[in-house]
Amino acid sequence: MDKNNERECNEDLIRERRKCNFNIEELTNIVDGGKARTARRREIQRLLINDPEFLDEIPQDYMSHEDRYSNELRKSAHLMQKLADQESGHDIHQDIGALTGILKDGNPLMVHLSMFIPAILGQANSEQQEKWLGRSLRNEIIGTYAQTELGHGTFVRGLETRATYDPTVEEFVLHTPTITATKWWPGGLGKTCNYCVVMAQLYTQGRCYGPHPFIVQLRDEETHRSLPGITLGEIGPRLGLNSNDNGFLKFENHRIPRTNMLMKHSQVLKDGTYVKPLHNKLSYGTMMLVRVGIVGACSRSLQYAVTIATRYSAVRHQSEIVPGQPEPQILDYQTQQYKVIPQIASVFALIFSARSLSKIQSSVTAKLKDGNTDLLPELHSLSSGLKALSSSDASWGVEVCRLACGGHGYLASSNLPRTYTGTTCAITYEGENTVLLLQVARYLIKSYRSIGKETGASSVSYLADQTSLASSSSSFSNKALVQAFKLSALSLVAEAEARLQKLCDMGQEFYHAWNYCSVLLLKCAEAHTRYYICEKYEQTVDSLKASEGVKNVLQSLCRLYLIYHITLTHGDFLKCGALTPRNIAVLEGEMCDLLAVLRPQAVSIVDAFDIPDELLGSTLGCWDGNVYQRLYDEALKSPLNKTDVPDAYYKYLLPLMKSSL
Ligand SMILES: CCCCCCC/C=C/C(=O)SCCNC(=O)CCNC(=O)[C@H](O)C(C)(C)COP(=O)(O)OP(=O)(O)OC[C@H]1O[C@@H](n2cnc3c(N)ncnc32)[C@H](O)[C@@H]1OP(=O)(O)O
Ligand SMILES: Cc1cc2nc3c(=O)[nH]c(=O)nc-3n(C[C@H](O)[C@H](O)[C@H](O)COP(=O)(O)OP(=O)(O)OC[C@H]3O[C@@H](n4cnc5c(N)ncnc54)[C@H](O)[C@@H]3O)c2cc1C
Repeated sequence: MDKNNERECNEDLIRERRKCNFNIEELTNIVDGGKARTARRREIQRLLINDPEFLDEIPQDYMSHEDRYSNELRKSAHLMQKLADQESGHDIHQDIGALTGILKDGNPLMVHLSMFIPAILGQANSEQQEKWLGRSLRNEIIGTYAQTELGHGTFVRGLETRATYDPTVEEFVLHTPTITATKWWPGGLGKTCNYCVVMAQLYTQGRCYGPHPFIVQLRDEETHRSLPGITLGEIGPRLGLNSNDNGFLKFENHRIPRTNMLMKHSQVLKDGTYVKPLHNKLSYGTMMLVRVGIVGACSRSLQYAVTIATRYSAVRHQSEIVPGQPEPQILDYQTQQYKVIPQIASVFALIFSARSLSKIQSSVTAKLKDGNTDLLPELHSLSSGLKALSSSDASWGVEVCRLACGGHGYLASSNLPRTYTGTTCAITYEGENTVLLLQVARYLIKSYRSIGKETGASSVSYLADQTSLASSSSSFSNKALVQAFKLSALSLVAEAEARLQKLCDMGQEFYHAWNYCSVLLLKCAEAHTRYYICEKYEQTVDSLKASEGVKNVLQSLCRLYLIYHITLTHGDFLKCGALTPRNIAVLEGEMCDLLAVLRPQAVSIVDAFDIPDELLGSTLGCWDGNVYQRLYDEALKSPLNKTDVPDAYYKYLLPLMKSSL
């Protein structure tokens, strides 16, 4: 599609684009993280889009379960090969955003890239990396991360798979003692992988040392048959991601060499002596790494959904605002703006928080290299909180975008259903959100109770600022609104801590008191994380060196985000006195003004996400707005339309219709 050729474009979209009052390319660069990144992303996307190997012979929704898997594996393998062939070299993890959309519904090699390789990097010592890293990067071996079991996903300490050390032959014996110990869920485990990192309870010298990572060969490297002592399979259809082969795995006293325990952080020596790690949660490092990645991935899913919903809302006409006048674009309804535009604002919130988290992660990783684990708890808390809020915000946002497209949003060809199922899974995987938020709450209560002790953790330093509890501001600058978020979070933490303490003073054990306060604790964690997101949003936009047009748009989006979230949880702001009922009413009015200000820019802002039609894959969201023809053309692809009268008519309907004769 030639974006300069207006003649091919829907007239509403042409008019929308003419209203643009900022530099789209400049905003695109901000979304990508710089000009060079935009160029790199486009280069990769061009490479993919122009390659016929990535086309599906028929839409995936009409494929059998086996064909979906096989088709996606074909494309995944081609993609890996293609990226490996690039002379310029590539960092697949750096470029992962550029690949969004090319593989449609769960990619069998995803966990190889996102967890198996990172697990080797983060958990294997240098000799082990020598042995497995190069091979896995060259895709000579394909792996997954097998932690979750039928009986336990959340509670990692409760895993049942055992790795028992036998010093006589220097081997570990891997065993699945019960049905509930069966590994269940790992992506690519069913049919694709021949290796995996298994999390198993480590037993040596008669003692259990908790879950540790082991690298295990699962299938013969020549025949791809599963090895003796190993049972493997696929777990069956899921809500979404059905071209992946999420699998199950059982061990029957399967032996692996001692040196297959990943020993960067803890070791088992030849005689069975256990050497403990610097920090006993270092073996959870792979999960933490992926949680950081999920924040960026969620922002991308939301970009897809909001691009589709905004363009469609500009093209779609329905009903009337002024009686008797032509049907308006649905984007002119304030309620429609309220669905779509806050989701656009949310995209930037997620992008800026993802970047901030990524920086913290890099500095913690650098410190870990020097043996300093001081900031690990803060990173655990931040990555847990942001993974939870980004996945729930994005899932809700995608669903709102789907609803904003009315009936057509329910069609597979809109690509909204698949975007939703591909996003909501992130609420569950890599740590179920409630559970992760309770980890954040644990950290908050602990930090609150240790006020005065220097920990170096900046994200919770505000908890010491008790004076702010008494001061409600009458100013409404963005900074002042961020202060209101701070006050609300601080006040919730103080309330939860007091409630916990009261229950303990009344004689309850701490863990019962904890469970009894956990709904409030969840709120604390959400408020704390929301404050973090709002603060990063405000700071990033404030310090941005950008043209006036771009800065104005981002300031308005940031302000909309702040006010939108205040109105969603206004009770918390009222309860702590950060805002008065009158303040809330004024802000609600301003939110509507902001919707009106941003409405003419909405199409141009989503254009700045710069998602090619071929990747967006949506009849409703295409750049030219030729929605109705595309919907019709897609419908014609239904196999039921191959014949006028289907076979099923003769088999079932005809006998029924004639039975009464
Ligand atoms: C980019 C997209 C890629 C998509 C691909 C994704 C495919 C999906 C893959 C998966 O889903 S893999 C499986 C993921 N599974 C989980 O995430 C399990 C979630 N559960 C846990 O992580 C843990 O069980 C827990 C909830 C963190 C609890 O762990 P544990 O019971 O061992 O700890 P506690 O007793 O609750 O706490 C003790 C202490 O440890 C601290 N802590 C816990 N985790 C960490 C950590 N990672 N780093 C640092 N510290 C940690 C915790 O805060 C406690 O501290 P104190 O309060 O005692 O100081
Ligand atoms: C699409 C997908 C891909 C996956 N890929 C992988 C993979 O590659 N590798 C892998 O190892 N695993 C994978 N998983 C598994 C995933 O990590 C787990 O499903 C996830 O960690 C949640 O654990 P669970 O299923 O045991 O949920 P449960 O813990 O059984 O959750 C059920 C309910 O119990 C609640 N609950 C549980 N514990 C607590 C608590 N302490 N406090 C309060 N409430 C609690 C939860 O909030 C939830 O409401 C995948 C899962 C999905 C859906």
